Amino acid sequence: MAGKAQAKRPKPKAAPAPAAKSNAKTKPLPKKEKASAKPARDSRAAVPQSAKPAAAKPAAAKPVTAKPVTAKPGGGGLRPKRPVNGAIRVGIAGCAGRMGQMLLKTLAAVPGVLVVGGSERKGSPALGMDLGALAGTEPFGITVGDDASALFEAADVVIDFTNPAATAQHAGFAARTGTAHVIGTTGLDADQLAAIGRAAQKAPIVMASNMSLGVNLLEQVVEQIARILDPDWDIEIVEMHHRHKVDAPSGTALTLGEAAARGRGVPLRRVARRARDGHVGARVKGEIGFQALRGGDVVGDHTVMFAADGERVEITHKASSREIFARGAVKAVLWAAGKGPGLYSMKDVLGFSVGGSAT
Ligand SMILES: NC(=O)C1=CN([C@@H]2O[C@H](COP(=O)(O)OP(=O)(O)OC[C@H]3O[C@@H](n4cnc5c(N)ncnc54)[C@H](OP(=O)(O)O)[C@@H]3O)[C@@H](O)[C@H]2O)C=CC1
Ligand SMILES: O=C(O)C1=N[C@H](C(=O)O)C[C@H](O)C1
Repeated sequence: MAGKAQAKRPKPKAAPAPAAKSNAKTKPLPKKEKASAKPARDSRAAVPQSAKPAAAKPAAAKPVTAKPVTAKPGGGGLRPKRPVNGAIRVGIAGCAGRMGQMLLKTLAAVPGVLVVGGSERKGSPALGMDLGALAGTEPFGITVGDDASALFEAADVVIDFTNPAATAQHAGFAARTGTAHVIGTTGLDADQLAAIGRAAQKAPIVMASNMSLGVNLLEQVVEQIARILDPDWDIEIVEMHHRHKVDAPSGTALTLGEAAARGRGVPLRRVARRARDGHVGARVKGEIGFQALRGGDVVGDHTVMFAADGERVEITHKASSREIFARGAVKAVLWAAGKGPGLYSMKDVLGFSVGGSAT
């Protein structure tokens, strides 16, 4: 995909841009405004009082001494950590990735948030690029760095769509700094999930395999249907994603499987059937099957099938843009800033369950 290719092979012309031309949403505010207790310039109620940095991070816990790093080669240029007129300071781990770029673009249009930095792995060709070049916007005046620890120090909330090992390490930084951590990464193993669980005792962590409103709604519906139908109804989950996806089944498919298993009152690990190949025998009653397809530029399709003798119910969600995940992540940022430690889900963020309504 073009955006990703751009991120992976940054061209020389995308070198760090002058800070003076920074994007409106990331432009440093005049000194007077920084010191004032006035609401954010364009708060539009997006930043509730409780979400202000001062409330989110007591000064003692997050000293203002986190040093700004200005475009040091490979290190990135972070904005200094200090209250910016009530805006929520957001960092993006994996900012040059498919989701990272979409997040930068989305955040640039959100009032009440200030992008303070973006990180990539050491040696990434994106290091030193201006974040605006990744977002396809005007320059942010901030360059991609490789110091995720400093990013967590500089931000109130870090959004993380990277890979399982990086995310588990980042959760440790969240715990050390008390910074809220919004995790979209999928494919984590039990040890990595346990590390995140430990970190959530020290920092607010929102984790969801799919941040879209539609899939979170689907999850509720699937649980309800599975609860209603008896085990004569076979449950199969089919997902399709773009050719670059590295984990299978998708995190969303597993989450939907968990929902179906919950509806049936059984642990998924006992009934999950991960793909079939060869002479596998007849279907075992009660199992929940998974099939993963990969190809092209498919953003993410998920179908949950309930199949019985003579009839079949299929519920499908199709993502046609990564914007839906980015919008969900932004909701999580606004919700998590100022929250106490804990492991939260998009259900908490969206404030709905079957019988309730979406916010
Ligand atoms: N929850 C949700 O709603 C969604 C979740 N996802 C999940 O998000 C993850 C990322 O997806 P996608 O954006 O498509 O993948 P990409 O590979 O495009 O992006 C991941 C980025 O993270 C970078 N990265 C790797 N290691 C580090 C590190 N230590 N520090 C900082 N950055 C690092 C990668 O760099 P490099 O390529 O050089 O290694 C890459 O640029 C996947 O797990 C995916 O399943 C995706 C969409 C929605
Ligand atoms: O890798 C992706 O692209 C996606 N990953 C998530 C998953 O594994 O479920 C969410 C979405 O389907 C896109």
